Amino acid sequence: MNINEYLKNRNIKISDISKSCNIPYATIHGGFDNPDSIKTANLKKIADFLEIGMDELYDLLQSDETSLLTVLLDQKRSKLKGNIYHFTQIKFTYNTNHIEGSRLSEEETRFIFETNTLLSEGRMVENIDDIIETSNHFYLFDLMLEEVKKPLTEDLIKRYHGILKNGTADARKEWFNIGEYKKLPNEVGGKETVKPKGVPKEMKRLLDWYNGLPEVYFDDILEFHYRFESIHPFQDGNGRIGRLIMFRECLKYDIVPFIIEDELKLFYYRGLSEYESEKGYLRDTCLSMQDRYEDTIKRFLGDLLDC
Ligand SMILES: Nc1ncnc2c1ncn2[C@@H]1O[C@H](COP(=O)(O)OP(=O)(O)OP(=O)(O)O)[C@@H](O)[C@H]1O
Repeated sequence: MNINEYLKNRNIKISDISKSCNIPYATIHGGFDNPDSIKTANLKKIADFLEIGMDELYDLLQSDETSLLTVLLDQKRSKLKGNIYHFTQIKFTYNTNHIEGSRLSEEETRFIFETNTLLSEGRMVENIDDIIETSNHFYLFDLMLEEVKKPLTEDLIKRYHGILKNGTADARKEWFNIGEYKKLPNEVGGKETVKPKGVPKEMKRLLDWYNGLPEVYFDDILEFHYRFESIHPFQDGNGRIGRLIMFRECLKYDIVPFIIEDELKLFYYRGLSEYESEKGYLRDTCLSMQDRYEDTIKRFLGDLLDC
């Protein structure tokens, strides 16, 4: 149900909300089409007036039209197999973990997703953390879908990190600081990253820039990714959180999302390492991954979506 159907069912008019919440009618009306244009404080007032939680309000606001997001959400809730949601969960989780060294195969990943058990292929000892992080990534992807329309904030990004690393050996190390920024310096691709002390300031600067953009395009999402990875705000897990954010923001802005596949890892890494001097490498890699996902959309959904 979308917000307009919901209000109709409850016999509430936008003018009632406007009057009670002291928010201009046009702001609410426009905001129902584009929830990002309403300030969080005003959304809170509206949720309080309707006596519903913020999550329910976001849900109503994002189920307005048939988009890839609404399809993924519907299919997630239906719990059926063989659809684009099921495909994306396995493809995304397998590749994003494999890039970072997980030894689980795509088949093993599928098995965990479908049965929450693991039938090891018997070729080697599996790392428990690979299994935990695979399972955590499935949950994180679901959560991300449910709250795509929420603003991208430091708290949200930290929460995602806490979920990804929950229950791993790293989570038991005090210095590791899961769900919070790093305590110890780290580097990436032989390059220095932002020192722990500077991370909050740089993350704030990054999010202020991104959330202040009048419109978000594909290239802005890549720019965000490069800057996020260069800060490397967490002790570990930066790649996976960064790629999840890219997928999220594409869904949010109705841009065809993409999954960086393990076989193109070297092109992806090159794109990041040379981004300062040549943005085209990262762009081309992501565009070719986007073409692949577009084919996937067509395969599963035919012409349902116009992409
Ligand atoms: N030259 C580079 N400049 C900026 N970012 C890079 C560069 N090379 C790799 N990255 C990013 O850093 C990520 C890997 O970083 P690292 O090996 O430190 O792993 P991590 O931070 O521990 O997290 P995860 O294991 O989830 O990636 C890559 O997946 C990529 O997103």
